[in-house]
Amino acid sequence: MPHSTLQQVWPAPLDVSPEQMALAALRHEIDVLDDQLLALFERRLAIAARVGKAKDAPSGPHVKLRPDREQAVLDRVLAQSEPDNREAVESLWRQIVGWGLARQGRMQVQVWSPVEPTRAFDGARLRFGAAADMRAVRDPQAALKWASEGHGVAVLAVNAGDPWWTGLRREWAGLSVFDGFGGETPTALAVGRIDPAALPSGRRVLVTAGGDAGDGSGIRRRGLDTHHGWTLSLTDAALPVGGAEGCVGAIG
Ligand SMILES: C=C(O[C@@H]1C=C(C(=O)O)C=C[C@H]1O)C(=O)O
Repeated sequence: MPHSTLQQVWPAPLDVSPEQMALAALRHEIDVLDDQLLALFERRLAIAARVGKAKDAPSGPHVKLRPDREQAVLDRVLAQSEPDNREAVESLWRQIVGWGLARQGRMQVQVWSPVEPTRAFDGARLRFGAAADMRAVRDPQAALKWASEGHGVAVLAVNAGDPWWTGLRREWAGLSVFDGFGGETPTALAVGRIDPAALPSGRRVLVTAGGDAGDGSGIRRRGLDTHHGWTLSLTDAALPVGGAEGCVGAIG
């Protein structure tokens, strides 16, 4: 049989080395996968838009973001992924979920981080993805007011010269901390008008009176910042958000 199928696809087979053939075959395989990924991604976007409409029904003045659901989505795919791929999978799924959320309204993020501006900004970008409309702001109090009105979320640095977090127990009781950036000891926290039922599980954020020595409650805490007898800290204790213990949110 003088003519193979390959000859029809690549007209001059004698000039093509086996290496080039192998490369072309691999690239073709990638094109086929891209077609499938695209079709799946577009289907996922359409479903996320429908979830958004379903969520409209009983909603109060909360942002659409559901940190608990995002945590479950991420945990599920990471548990199935190869260990070597986890970093890539996590960052890709953050993008995917960010665009899913954007189908329900583009996420607005205000970032205040005067000491290390790029650090908080980079953390927020990784967390919310390219879909988020992020801007750096100069006034943490104005960002909190804006977030409390449900316009978007604020990412605010701790230990940066403004103890904005003391207000989470008083004037900004409608806001919850729902994420932290900067590793085990976060250097910035994400705050928003999140449905309390949608907060992530895991470490709780506390604002308590009593300074570093603790308030006598016996709860193990890791301090993040102090100001005039108030302490911002993390705990593994499963405290209720908004309860008497001063829990102002959870960061997973
Ligand atoms: C799709 C939803 O809305 C948002 C988008 C998500 C996603 O794309 O997976 C997950 C949680 C929400 O922040 C949802 O609430 O399920």
